[in-house]
Amino acid sequence: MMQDVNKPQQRKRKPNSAPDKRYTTAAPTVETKPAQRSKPQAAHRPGNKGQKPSGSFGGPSSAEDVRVGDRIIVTIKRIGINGEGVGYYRRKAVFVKGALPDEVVKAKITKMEPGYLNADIIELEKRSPDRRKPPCPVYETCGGCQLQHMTYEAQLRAKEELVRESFQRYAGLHELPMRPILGMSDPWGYRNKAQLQTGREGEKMITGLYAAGSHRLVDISGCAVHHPLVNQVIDQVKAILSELQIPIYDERTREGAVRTVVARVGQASGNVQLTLITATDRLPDSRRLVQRIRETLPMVTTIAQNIHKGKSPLVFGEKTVVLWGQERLEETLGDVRFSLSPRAFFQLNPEQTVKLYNAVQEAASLSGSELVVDAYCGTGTIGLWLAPYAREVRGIEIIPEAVQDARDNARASGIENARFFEGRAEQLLPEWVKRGIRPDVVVVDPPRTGCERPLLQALLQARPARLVYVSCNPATLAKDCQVLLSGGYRLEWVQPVDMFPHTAHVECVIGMQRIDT
Ligand SMILES: C[S@@+](CC[C@H](N)C(=O)[O-])C[C@H]1O[C@@H](n2cnc3c(N)ncnc32)[C@H](O)[C@@H]1O
Repeated sequence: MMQDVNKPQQRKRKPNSAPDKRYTTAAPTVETKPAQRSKPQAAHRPGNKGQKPSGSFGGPSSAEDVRVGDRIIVTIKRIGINGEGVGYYRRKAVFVKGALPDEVVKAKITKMEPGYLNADIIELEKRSPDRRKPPCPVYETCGGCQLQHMTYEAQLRAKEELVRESFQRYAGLHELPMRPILGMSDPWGYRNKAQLQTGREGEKMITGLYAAGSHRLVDISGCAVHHPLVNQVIDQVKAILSELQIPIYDERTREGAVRTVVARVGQASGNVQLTLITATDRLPDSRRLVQRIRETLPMVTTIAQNIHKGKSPLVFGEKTVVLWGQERLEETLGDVRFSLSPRAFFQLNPEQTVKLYNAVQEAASLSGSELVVDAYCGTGTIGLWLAPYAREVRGIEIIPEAVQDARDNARASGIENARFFEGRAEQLLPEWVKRGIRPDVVVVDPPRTGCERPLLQALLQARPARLVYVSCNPATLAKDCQVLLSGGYRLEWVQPVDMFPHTAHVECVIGMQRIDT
């Protein structure tokens, strides 16, 4: 079915011909823009009861009258947060995977929820000029990218629209001070790390990702968004594992050793850190394995084994052993040096990270006299980026290893005015404020769920002159922004950054200023 979508449209309905009786078309009046609907939030809250619709143009009288399996015609209005096309059927949002804005699709309902419908494309009635053949051969099955069927320019427009719409919907801001999204001039080969599960396709060993919503492994050799060196290392390691007949892990029988292959490239050096994650303490034939990798892949500077025996969904286990080479991979962003252990988190798109951090620096507007708090600091990257321009930086991070990495990274770059604290941002910041430690600038970069309420309250109590919010989820960003707007802050600007071209993700930096400073 999905292949049809990329073929040229075969059958067009003439403007005045009789409608296809198998399809139910929503009356044009109910396909209003989200901002005009009386209860727009319902579409985004699957658990909520949507407003009872009032369709009256013949056929079913409301969206409640259709069933799973029914065919409908939907005009797509925009791209949703997961990359699907979003249209409306009798005031109810319809999420159509693979559909693009302005397309008219014949679709079959696959799921009905109180606030929305899911539907699959059967045929394109009207095709978008932004539609293109996805360059990657496994795009339809892999699940890693969601927007390869769209030109890159259209992806950028859709992401800007997603941000604009989120601020309208969740912060009530209709005039958004948004800057044009920062995209990439070459949006391919940007991802510095691949983390692929091992498996078998018949006799052949494969490394890949699970297809979206399933447990079926899709071989993704030659992924177009991975850095070419990462692809080269993964392919060669796969060949060597097969050649030496090193047993790969079988989830069903719980036998075998190698479960995941991780390759990370240092963009500045071209060196690659290779980690084999095993379900066993011993990596069979490791001596010959190391020797063969060294012979064939001179760019590999670390060969490590990480042991993950349990069933936990986390990719890495607790213990890592370096089998050969350097303990850490050296990486540089701007003037800041990073020294990354195999488990350390690091941004996946270094080129765009520099643009993101430059936007953070601009929003922070530092003169050298400020105390900056980097809440949710991870391995300290943002704090270290800002430290040369501040009096002092204090980072807060919940994961102890990341805090250690942040301290090591500060040392590696010779930065002495940055300190990193282990703890919950929503606990530590209020404690500091009580003790009279008042930041001038606070940067928050929380997980997708946004900031915890107590942290937002602590920010309003601490009253820093400037707030910088970095977010990978425009919806939670806009909701938190509204709390800050009503607590005495002004939104200066919103800067979207395309950190992950061809996926539905969009990162944003917003700069906020206290009104009374
Ligand atoms: C989106 S990452 C940001 C990392 C970092 N700013 C960077 O650019 O690499 C969010 C970080 O917040 C941490 N985190 C999650 N909840 C936290 C909390 N309540 N307090 C402090 N850190 C938290 C996570 O472990 C993660 O490292």
